[in-house]
Amino acid sequence: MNILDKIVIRKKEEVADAKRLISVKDLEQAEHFKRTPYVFKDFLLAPDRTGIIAEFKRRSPSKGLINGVSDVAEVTRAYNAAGASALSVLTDVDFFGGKTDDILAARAANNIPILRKDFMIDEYQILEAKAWGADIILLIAAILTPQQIIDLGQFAHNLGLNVLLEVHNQEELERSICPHLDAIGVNNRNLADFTVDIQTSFDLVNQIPDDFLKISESAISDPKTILELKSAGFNGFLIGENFMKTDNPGLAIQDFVSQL
Ligand SMILES: O=P(O)(O)OC[C@@H](O)[C@@H](O)c1c[nH]c2ccccc12
Repeated sequence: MNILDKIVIRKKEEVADAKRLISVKDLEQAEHFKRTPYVFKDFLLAPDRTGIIAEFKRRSPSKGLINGVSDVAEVTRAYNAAGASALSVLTDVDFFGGKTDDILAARAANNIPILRKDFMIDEYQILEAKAWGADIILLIAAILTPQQIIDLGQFAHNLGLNVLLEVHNQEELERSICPHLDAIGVNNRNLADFTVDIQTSFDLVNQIPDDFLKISESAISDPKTILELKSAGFNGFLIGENFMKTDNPGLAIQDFVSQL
C-alpha cells in the first residue's frame, strides 16, 4: 500500500473521531465562521506580493522531522512580512505533525489568505477550515473521484472559501477540472512515491485553462526557479521545506525574496 492510501485510511478515522467530538452546529457557531474569507486571487496577483504561498510544515512522510521547534504565529508573520501572497498551514496530525490550533494561531497573526493544507475527503473538514479561519481548501485529485471534486468544490464555494485543486499529471487534470475551482496546483512531488521533478510543472502548465490561477507546488529551493515558472505562466509558488528546514524560516524567506 502506498503512503497516500495509508493517509486516506487514517484520515477517515480522524474525521469520524472529530465528528464525535465537535458537532457541525458547534463549528457553524465558531467566531470565524462569520468572517468573509479573503479572495486568493487578490493576493496572488497583487503587485506588492511575491506569489509565494509559504507553508508551515513540521514534518513529512518523505523527509521525517523538518522543524520541531518553530512557532506558527511567529513564522507565518515573518512569511507575511517578507511578501508571501498566502500561507499554507498543514493540519494533518499523524503524518505532517500539524495541529488544528495552528490555523487559529496563523489567523490571529495575519491578514492574508490561509490555505488549510490537508487531505480533504469530507464536507466536515471544509466546515472545520471555515471555523478555524482558513480561506482556501485543497482538493487532491489523486485521492478524489471527479464527482467528489465537484461536490466538495461546490460545498466550499457555498461557504465563500476558495478551492485549490492539486494534480500531478495530465490524466488527473483532465478528469478533475470543473467550475468549482479557483486555482490549479501542479505538485512536483509524486505523493505516491515521493519522487520530485520541477519539469512536471513545465509539462502541464499549458494544459491548464487560463480561467484558473496556476500554481507550482513543492521542491522549489532556488529563486531562479520562480522566475522560470513565472515566465512559463505560473502565478503562484508553494514552498515549505526550503524555509522550514532552516533555524529561522522567517529569515530564510526574506533572503529568498531579496534574490527575486
Ligand atoms: O516542502 P516543499 O517541497 O516546498 O512542498 C510544499 C508543498 O507543496 C507540499 O507540502 C505539498 C504539496 N501537496 C501536498 C499535499 C499534502 C501534503 C503536503 C503537500
